[in-house]
Amino acid sequence: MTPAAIIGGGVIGGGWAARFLLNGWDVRVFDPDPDAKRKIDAVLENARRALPGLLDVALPEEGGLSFHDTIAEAVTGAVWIQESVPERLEIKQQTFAAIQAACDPAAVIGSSTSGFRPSDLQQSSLRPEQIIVCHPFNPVYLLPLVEVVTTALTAPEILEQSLATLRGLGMYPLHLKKEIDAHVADRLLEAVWREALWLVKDGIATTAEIDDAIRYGFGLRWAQMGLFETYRIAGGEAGMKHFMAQFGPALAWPWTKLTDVPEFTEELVDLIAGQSDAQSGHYSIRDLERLRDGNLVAMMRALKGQGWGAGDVLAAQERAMREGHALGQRAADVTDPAAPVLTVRRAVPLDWTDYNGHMNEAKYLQAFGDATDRFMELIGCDAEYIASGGSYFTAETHIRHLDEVHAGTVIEVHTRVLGGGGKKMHLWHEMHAGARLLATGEHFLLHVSLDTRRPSQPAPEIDAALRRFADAQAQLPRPAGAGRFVGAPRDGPAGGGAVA
Ligand SMILES: NC(=O)C1=CN([C@@H]2O[C@H](COP(=O)(O)OP(=O)(O)OC[C@H]3O[C@@H](n4cnc5c(N)ncnc54)[C@H](O)[C@@H]3O)[C@@H](O)[C@H]2O)C=CC1
Ligand SMILES: C[N+](C)(C)CC(=O)CC(=O)[O-]
Repeated sequence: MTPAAIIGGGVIGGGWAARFLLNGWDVRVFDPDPDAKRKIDAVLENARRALPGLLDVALPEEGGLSFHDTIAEAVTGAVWIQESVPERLEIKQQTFAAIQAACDPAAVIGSSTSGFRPSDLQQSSLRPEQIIVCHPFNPVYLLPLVEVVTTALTAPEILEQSLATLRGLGMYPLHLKKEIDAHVADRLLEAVWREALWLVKDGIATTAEIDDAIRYGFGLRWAQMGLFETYRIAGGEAGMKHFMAQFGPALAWPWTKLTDVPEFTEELVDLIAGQSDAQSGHYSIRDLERLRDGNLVAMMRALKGQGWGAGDVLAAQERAMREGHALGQRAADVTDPAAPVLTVRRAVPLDWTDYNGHMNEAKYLQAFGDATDRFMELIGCDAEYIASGGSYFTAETHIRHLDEVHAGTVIEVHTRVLGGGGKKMHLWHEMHAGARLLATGEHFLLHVSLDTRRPSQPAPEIDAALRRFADAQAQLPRPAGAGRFVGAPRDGPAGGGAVA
């Protein structure tokens, strides 16, 4: 597998390690802290719980993680080197010198720096053209944004390679062509952070009240539209110009202190830390991370359904992962129509589990519904065909729940055609986790006209594709459980006894 080197394995280096590993890269870490392995393992545990279920396609097999005693050993053979050492320019420059003494000159060296300009990092380096800023956001394994900042010295192939690699990791590289201290996103974050420190210091609001002001209101707006698009809507039908005319004068009013920064005294630190302890001290950091991850996964998956913002990045990653995979095939590509067809291969996401700590019963139907959608697409009943007015409606479903499954487990659904042709399609889905049979789903569907909402004949090519599978699979033994109904044995004279 392709190797990446992570230099500095703290909060951010650990997040990068997880992002690379879970996307199938081998990861080689250098960090002088003897506790680094334990910390990275803890981040990885949470990443494994959250990231795979973000997508509706299973990620590649996880890469291998190794720890190395020197930078030279870690970077040898790596095609991507991510520096995530403390935010001190001299430490970063010394680190680049050690990296460049041993690494491949064609490798990308990305720096996670929150604030240094790439020209600061490139200064006095052996090959400045190789070093760029790749500033991620915590948690790196979930959030797609990476600010990529380059200089005139940056080699075009390094930039090109970095953008392609980051996209391949399911990230959204925002290439900033002009360098500035703290890039773009941290400038915005810093402005809000400074204002918030004043509000606490002046006793206007507590840390908890400020967090509520963000998360119950504009934080949700920002998550899916950002600032300007949101304010455009706030201008009503008259739009952005009206919004600016209405709120423009406020810029001259004392609504913020911004550059007037409160003195960073021990008293201010104690005040903030004390309020923050009262607000969240009853959770461990790992508990908070899991709560955060669950929220992010649910929001980003909702956005994926809308094909919007951060969700669009996930949708693009899924499309790319399906290309050249059985899950992206068309019927004509299938060489053995007698074999059950792989229609779902995905991890169970966090938001599919329930109060019993396992995948909720409704999600079994969701997975089988997805399998049916995929099979329809395979035989040609795709978005274009549906837009032309034909589709299938499900008329009857029978699910047998045979075994439980937990968040993060990869499940596969294989689909058989028990009968098909004309208006009718009779499908049999089997859901497995490895060798374990979790559930079966038997579904009867009718082809319909979306104009009349009545059963209708499918297009001849769909009929032919369906019959090809039905005829080839008619030779297979009938699956155990097909045609079953809920037949519980009854006890007692009135037939109302306990279910066995
Ligand atoms: N924490 C955050 O929210 C974010 C931080 N960043 C940036 O990421 C970088 C790292 O920050 P964090 O991970 O937060 O810091 P951290 O303190 O959690 O991790 C730094 C790691 O670097 C290791 N280290 C120290 N000296 C080293 C050396 N000479 N060679 C290799 N490793 C060394 C430490 O042992 C530690 O594990 C900084 O540049 C920071 O600005 C970027 C985005 C967000
Ligand atoms: C606080 N910070 C400047 C280190 C924040 C970042 O750089 C990005 C983030 O994840 O918020």
